[in-house]
Amino acid sequence: MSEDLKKAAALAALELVRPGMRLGLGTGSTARHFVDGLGAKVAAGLEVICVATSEATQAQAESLSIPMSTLDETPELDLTIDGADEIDSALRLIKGGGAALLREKVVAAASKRMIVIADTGKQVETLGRFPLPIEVVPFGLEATRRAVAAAIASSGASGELKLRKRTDGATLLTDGGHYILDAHLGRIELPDVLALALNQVPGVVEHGLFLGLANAAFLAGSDGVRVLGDPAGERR
Ligand SMILES: O=C[C@H](O)[C@H](O)[C@H](O)COP(=O)(O)O
Repeated sequence: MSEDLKKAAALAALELVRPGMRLGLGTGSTARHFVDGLGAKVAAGLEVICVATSEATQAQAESLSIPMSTLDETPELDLTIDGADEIDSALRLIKGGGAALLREKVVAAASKRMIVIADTGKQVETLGRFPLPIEVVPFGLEATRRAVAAAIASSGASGELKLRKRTDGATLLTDGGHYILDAHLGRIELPDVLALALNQVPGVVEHGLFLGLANAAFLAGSDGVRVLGDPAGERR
């Protein structure tokens, strides 16, 4: 996805921001454009308070002097803007390509609204082409890997589980100090069933299926930004 499309989606979402809002700031190359745009608005006098979904976004926001908080100080947010790795027509997502899924899900769940920003290439008919990130604790990795494989099989899916590595070959550690198993499933026919099965595995901290969390998506393509869902609708 070109930087222009990422930026177009991010700027469309920026229009939803109102003075006084409590915002969740997503992670990744698309969310980065949103944070840049927000920084410009803050510099121009916009007052908001934000919670970041990763150390990387926290650092970016601080560098732009965006007022930051935590979910301990600000446990309820008005709006979270975040990218996604895949999105289907029911606004179900795969997230975690940047390893931030755990904090992203906690922040999204604490928000009245979650808006996804992406290019149209992220939209799929069936989730699963993008490997599903599953965050696990390092303790008991092999036992957890086997239990995860069994959970995946029980949902009717199948595919290889790969422990995520950094570019230097070391095992990747998330901001929370956990590992990520990437599940190469190809197709996830029953995301709800798989999510439930993964949630029951001891050792699994979180997975990248975001179900019932996104209210809308701004999808940028060569012909402009298309809106999926209702950006004004609240989950609760
Ligand atoms: O862990 C990372 C996040 O879920 C990202 O929001 C997701 O990977 C999309 O990132 P990008 O905008 O760079 O494609």
